[in-house]
Parts: sequence; C-alpha cells; structure tokens
Amino acid sequence: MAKQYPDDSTTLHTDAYELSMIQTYFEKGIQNKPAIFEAYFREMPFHNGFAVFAGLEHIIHYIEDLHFSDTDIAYLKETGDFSPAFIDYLSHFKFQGTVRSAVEGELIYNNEPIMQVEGPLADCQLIETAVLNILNYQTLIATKAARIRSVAGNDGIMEFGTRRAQEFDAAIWGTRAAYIGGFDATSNVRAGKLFGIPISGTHAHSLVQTYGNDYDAFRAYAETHKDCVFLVDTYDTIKSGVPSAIKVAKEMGDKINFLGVRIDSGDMAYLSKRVREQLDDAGFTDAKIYASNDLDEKTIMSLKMQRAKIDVWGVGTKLITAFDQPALGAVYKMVSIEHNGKMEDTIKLSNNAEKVSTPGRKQVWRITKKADGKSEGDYVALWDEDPRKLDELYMFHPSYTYINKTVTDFDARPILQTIFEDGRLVYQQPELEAIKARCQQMQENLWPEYKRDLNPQKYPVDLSQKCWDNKMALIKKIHEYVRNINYDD
Ligand SMILES: Nc1ncnc2c1ncn2[C@@H]1O[C@H](COP(=O)(O)OP(=O)(O)OP(=O)(O)O)[C@@H](O)[C@H]1O
Ligand SMILES: O=P(O)(O)OC[C@H]1O[C@H](OP(=O)(O)OP(=O)(O)O)[C@H](O)[C@@H]1O
Ligand SMILES: O=C(O)c1cccnc1
Repeated sequence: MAKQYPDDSTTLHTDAYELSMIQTYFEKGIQNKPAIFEAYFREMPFHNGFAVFAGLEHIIHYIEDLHFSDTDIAYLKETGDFSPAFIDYLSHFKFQGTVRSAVEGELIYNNEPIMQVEGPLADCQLIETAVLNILNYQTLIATKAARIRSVAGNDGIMEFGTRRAQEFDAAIWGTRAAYIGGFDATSNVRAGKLFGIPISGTHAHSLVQTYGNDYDAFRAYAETHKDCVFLVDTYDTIKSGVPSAIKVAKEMGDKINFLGVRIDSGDMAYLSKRVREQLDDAGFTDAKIYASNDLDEKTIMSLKMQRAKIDVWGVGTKLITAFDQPALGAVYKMVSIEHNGKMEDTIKLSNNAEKVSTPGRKQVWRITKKADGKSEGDYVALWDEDPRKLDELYMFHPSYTYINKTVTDFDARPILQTIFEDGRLVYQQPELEAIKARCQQMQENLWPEYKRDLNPQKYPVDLSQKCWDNKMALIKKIHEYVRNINYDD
C-alpha cells in the first residue's frame, strides 16, 4: 500500500540527481550563485508545423506550493543520502527564481526557448524534472488536439480518453490540454468541475446489454433523460439499432431532444451513409451521427475523404496517450551562470549539430508582417537585443546560413512573459476560454503551408547575428579548452 501523508507535497516529484547536485552546490557554498536555464524541444511533435504550448497552469500550482513538508524532510533523512546541514537548508527552502514562459495556447516551435528560469542555482535545478514532466505531456496533447481539430473542420469533437489515459493526472490535465488545442467537450466529469470544460456523452453498450435489446434500452434512457444520443451498434446497426432509435424518437416526440446516434464499430463510411438515409427518411434530418472507435486525425481525414456522413467525433485513446508520439522530448539546459561577479554563457556540445545548445539568456520574438499580421518566423535574440528598434531585420537559418531574408515593415512580439519574479507570482492566468481562443487566433496568423497535416513547411526559427556569433565563439572556446587539456604534467 502506498503510504498516506497528511502534509504530502509535490516537491519530491523530482529526480534524485537534482537533490544530489543541489547538495553539492550547498556543501560548496554556491547554491545561490545566479544561473539561467532554458527549456526547449528539438523535434516538432507529430512532424506538425507548429506546437501548442500547454502546462503553465499546472507549473504555476507546482511552484506556488514548492516547499519541503515535515514528512518530506523526514523521508529525506530516512534515505541516509543527505547531510544534516543540507536537510536543514531544504527545510527552510523557498523558491526565489524568476520564471519566464510562453503562455498557454501560444504556438511554439523547435529549438527556441519556451521557458526560462533565472535565479539561485539550487532553485533553478530543483524544478527541472517537474517542469519538463508537465510541459512535455500537456504540450504534446494540445498539439495532437490541434491536429485533430484541423481535419475535423467545424464538426464537434469530444474527448473520450480517460479510461485509456496514463492514469488520473494524465486524464485530467490531458483533457484540459485537448480543450486548449480545439476540442469542444470532455466525457470526464471531474474535468468539468475543475476547469469548467463542457461535459458531454452518450451511453455504453452495457445499457443495451442490460435490457437485452436496443428498443427497451433506448426507451428506458429516453424516459430518464432529455438529451438523447443512442449507441446503435451493439447488435446490428442498420437492422436493429437505428430502427429502434427512430421508433423511440417518434414515440417520445417533444418529450426528448433526439440529438442523434453513435456508431462505434464497423466500416464507418459505409454505415454512416446508410444511417443518414435511415434518419432522413424518418424525418430526422437534424439528428446527428456521432462516431467513435480508435479515431485520430488520419482516420477522420480518411473518413471525410470517403464522404462519411459523420457530424461529431469522439476521440479517446489516440489523443490522450499521444499514440503516435508518446513523448515530446523537451530538455532544460543551463545557458548562463555567474563567475567572479559576472554572468558567463554556457553551452552543451554534441557531435550532432542539432543537439548543441544555444548559450546565453534569450528572448523569442515572433515576427509578423505589419500589413497582414502573418508570421514571418521566430527570431531568437540575446536578452539585450530588441528587434522592435530596427527598421530591417536580417533573418538567416542557424545551420544553413545562406538561407536568409531581410524583413521590413514588421511587428515583433516577445513570446517569453514573466510568470514569477523572484519567487512571487506576477502573472494572472487568463480564463480557459481565452486560452483556447488564443490558440485558435494564433493559428489564423500562420500561413496554410505551416498548418497542413502532412509534410508542412518548416517554420523559420532563426538566431540573431549576435546570438549566433556568441554561440560560435563559445564553441571555439570549448574546443580550445578540450585541445589544451593535458593531465600528464
Ligand atoms: N471506412 C473506414 N475507413 C477508414 N478507417 C475506418 C473506416 N471505418 C472504420 N475505420 C477504422 O478502422 C478501425 C477498425 O478497427 P477494428 O477492426 O478494431 O474495429 P471494428 O471492426 O469496429 O471492431 P470492434 O467491434 O472490435 O470495435 C478503427 O480504427 C476505425 O476507426
Ligand atoms: O476508441 P477511443 O478513441 O479510445 O474512444 C473511446 C472508446 O471508449 C469506448 O469504448 P469501450 O470499448 O471502452 O466501451 P464501450 O464501447 O462499451 O462504450 C467508446 O465506445 C469508444 O470506442
Ligand atoms: O459518452 C460516450 O459516448 C463515451 C464516453 C467515454 C468513452 N467512450 C464513449
């Protein structure tokens, strides 16, 4: 049995190595050294042309509650891994960092900072695991949801994934992310209570099995509910399910809102066309056809191409588990640290050019044309740069520098906003509806070439000249350092 603690906190929701490193910093007296870390991911999820940032609300909750409770401290003592002085330090720990982040519903891209944490080295280090855990999952689900929305057009899409989600938290935060990304409703009632997401649903096969036939089951349901969507595929969709639904709808008349029927198996293109005819012939031209069964953007697109007569899509497993890409892979890297009273930029090298981190504290500027508000690309610049002061912006690909352009008559909008300032929450989270609307609005500013589902154009994420020079200079410096190492003296 898992132990129950009256004062359990989520502060220990961290990898042991974070605490091990912080113990080293503490014992060496450098735990308060000013440092800056940035989170970013390297590959676009699902090869999509954009990603939808989600997770900030949970990160805010987590940071606001960051403290080592009495039982956290007692447990750390029990492990025997930490010194008494370090444990005493942790018992007084209070987060003092500054967090800057993309806001929820914002579109984000690979190889640009999406969150920046500045402050005492220990504080920055402690939150790495939880921050990545949260934003990796929620951003993935919000992006998957946006993909599904893009193929569903204006059809209704309902989130049905709780039973297949990776446990409780994933179901709850996943459905919130799905709502941000474009879903209309969820079947998870607690998500409705917690976040105000509209809840919605039909009924399961077990209702029909309880009565042993479609008619009695639908009739019983109709006598106990106003809004009715009948699941018609338990025994035979065409011969039994739909005729029974029609019979009940006619008998009950105005006493119910006969909203439609749900199909959950079989060839849904063929069945939906037959069902549409049956409903129309009976005069129920407004009744909608709902479909579910392992759907995702690919099956929905295929069904639409087959001119399936489906109005509302219920999507579970493949959304909530991010079935075709189970992890986003965002990382959290140190970009700058204080030495002898001066901030010095740091880098992580790799033989793989894509994996070399970009040093220095940065801001991401979204560059749009003044004339039509459409995106030109993102411009990652060092913190002291401000492209708003420039008339012309030279933008070049950070690896293939011959790919470049000069942009004029542009607007530049900073993506990283201050969320916590020296440990104090200064950002007011908008309502969920506003976050969802932002996601929609931001997609409208994107050219269609970046939005297509398959093989979208790569959205430009460029480094400023100064940022690029800084990176190259640091690479050179580290190469020299490695070349000159000689421990034989
Ligand atoms: N016309 C269609 N075109 C493309 N995919 C379809 C079509 N009809 C159904 N599908 C999809 O094909 C898959 C069918 O899976 P499966 O064979 O397990 O379902 P089934 O025939 O409904 O059986 P079950 O009763 O076990 O659910 C589902 O992912 C479903 O969404
Ligand atoms: O297919 P998903 O995208 O994951 O959507 C959720 C699924 O959950 C339900 O099936 P389940 O077999 O659990 O129960 P039911 O068919 O008896 O309702 C529902 O009928 C959907 O098929
Ligand atoms: O309401 C529904 O139809 C529903 C809910 C969860 C999972 N599958 C279907």
